[in-house]
Formats: sequence, C-alpha cells, structure tokens
Amino acid sequence: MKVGFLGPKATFTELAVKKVFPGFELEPFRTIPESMDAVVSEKVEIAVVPIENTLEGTVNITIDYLTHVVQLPIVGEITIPIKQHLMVHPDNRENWQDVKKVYSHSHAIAQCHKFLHTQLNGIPYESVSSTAAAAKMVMDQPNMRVAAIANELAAEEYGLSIVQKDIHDFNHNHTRFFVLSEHKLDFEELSGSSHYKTTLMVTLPTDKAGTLHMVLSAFAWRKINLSKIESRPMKTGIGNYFFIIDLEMKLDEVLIPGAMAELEALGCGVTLLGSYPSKMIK
Ligand SMILES: O=C(O)C(=O)C[C@]1(C(=O)O)C=C[C@@H](O)C=C1
Repeated sequence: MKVGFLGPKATFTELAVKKVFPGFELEPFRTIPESMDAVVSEKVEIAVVPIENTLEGTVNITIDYLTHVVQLPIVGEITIPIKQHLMVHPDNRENWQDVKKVYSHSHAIAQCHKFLHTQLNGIPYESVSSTAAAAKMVMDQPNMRVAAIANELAAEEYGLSIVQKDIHDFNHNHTRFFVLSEHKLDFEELSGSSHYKTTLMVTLPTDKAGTLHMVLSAFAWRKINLSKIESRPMKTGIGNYFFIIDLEMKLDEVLIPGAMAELEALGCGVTLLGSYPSKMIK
C-alpha cells in the first residue's frame, strides 16, 4: 500500500509517516487536500494528515476538507514531538541575524511567535505550503538572505545550516496526525497501540435551547470520557456550527451506539468519522 503525505521530502508529516509505516512506498503531495484527494482517486491507499498541534490548535484545512469535501474514514492517529529550528543557506551561516525574510508553514510560524518577535523583530515572514518546502526555497536562493523554520531532517535533506535550535515557544510541542484510508488496515498491529479513540461529527437542531448541554450529558452519564470538543463553521451562515467530538474509547456495541441514538432522538445529526488506535511517539 502507498502512503500519501504533505511534501516535499522531510516535512513533519513525513516524520510521522515513517514512524508507523516503515518500508511502505511514500508519495509526497503539494497540499494537505491534494493528499486526501489522492486517496479518493485511488492514487494512494492511505493519507496521513496533520490535525492538531499543542501550541497552535486545530489544522482547520484538514478538518474542514474532511468534513465538507471528502468523507474518508479515520483509521489511526499518530502523535509526534515537534522541534522547530531556524536554518539558513551555509553561505549565510555567520550573518544569519541579517536575514531579510523567514519562510515556513503557517502552523510552524505560529509555534515560534515569541522567537520571531524577540530575535528577528520586524523581519517579515511568509507562509508556504510546508516547512520542508520552506527549507527547499532557502536552498534554492543562496544569494537571498532568507531563512526557514523546519525540522532537523529538512536541514539535512536540503543542505542547510541550523543556526538556532528549538525555537518553538513552549517545550511540550506535539502534533497529532490522522491516518485516512478506505482500505482494511490493521493500524493496531502497525502502530503497536491498543489505545482507541472515536471521533464523531455532530450537528445540532436549529435554535433549541440547551441542546449542547444535553449532547454532553449523553456522554457524561455513560461515563464516556471526551478528549476534545470543537466547533467548526457549517459555512452556511453566521452562527451555524457543527461539533467534532473525540471520545476516549473504542466503538463498542452498547455505550457509543446508545449515545449516538440519544443524540439523534434530540434532533442532532451524528456521523461516525472513525474509531481507531492512537499512537503516541515520545
Ligand atoms: O509543514 C510541515 O512540515 C507539516 O507537516 C505540516 C505541519 C502542520 O500542518 O501543522 C505539521 C506539523 C507541524 O505542526 C507544522 C506543520
């Protein structure tokens, strides 16, 4: 089976892929939606996509594309530590503080705001399609005083010099990735994790007071632990939202189906996005 990911080589997404898909054929894509489209068009069987970072929160493009455009089952989750470094072309190593622009993925820039504000104050930054794309751009422009924020592997891959290590604003920086596939994939075996989560998408009936409270009660009295609840716009008008709810348990035959039926009885729309093993890489 072939695994699609946000490229080019040496993105954080590729790092996550390599942790659980060793020896698999990999195919990089220019954007996150393109990697998901590739599963739909059967160019690849699996896509790994970033979904949430500890410092910056949800990767909105992923959740929105997954809920509004493609309906791909979530079959696994990978969480990896994220270490951001500032890197330049080796020719600019000594005078890196004179950089005129910093490139990176918007989520990586957001993870390093404090560093950019204090160490490179006033220097413009530009978001590009991925951290590795930023590193590649810096390599391709040795005569421009530009820097990239990316990982260690990208520095190696594109021959850049790391001039400031660990520039992310807080120590505990992790990103979660979803594994999407329409194929049968034993992710429990691949990842070695039997810790399961289940993700639901819930829409509320319009303008009925207290519905969200009742939704939460359906999980609370069954003692189903929620690890995340997030609202995203339905894109149909101001004030119209749906909810993505992550449950800390595997889809069973009683509790989760019972909670889903209760939500439907309240007039909610409920879609199961997946029940999957979750692998935390230290
Ligand atoms: O640009 C990359 O290297 C990615 O894999 C994307 C991405 C993201 O979308 O959050 C993944 C992990 C890091 O949080 C920063 C960027």
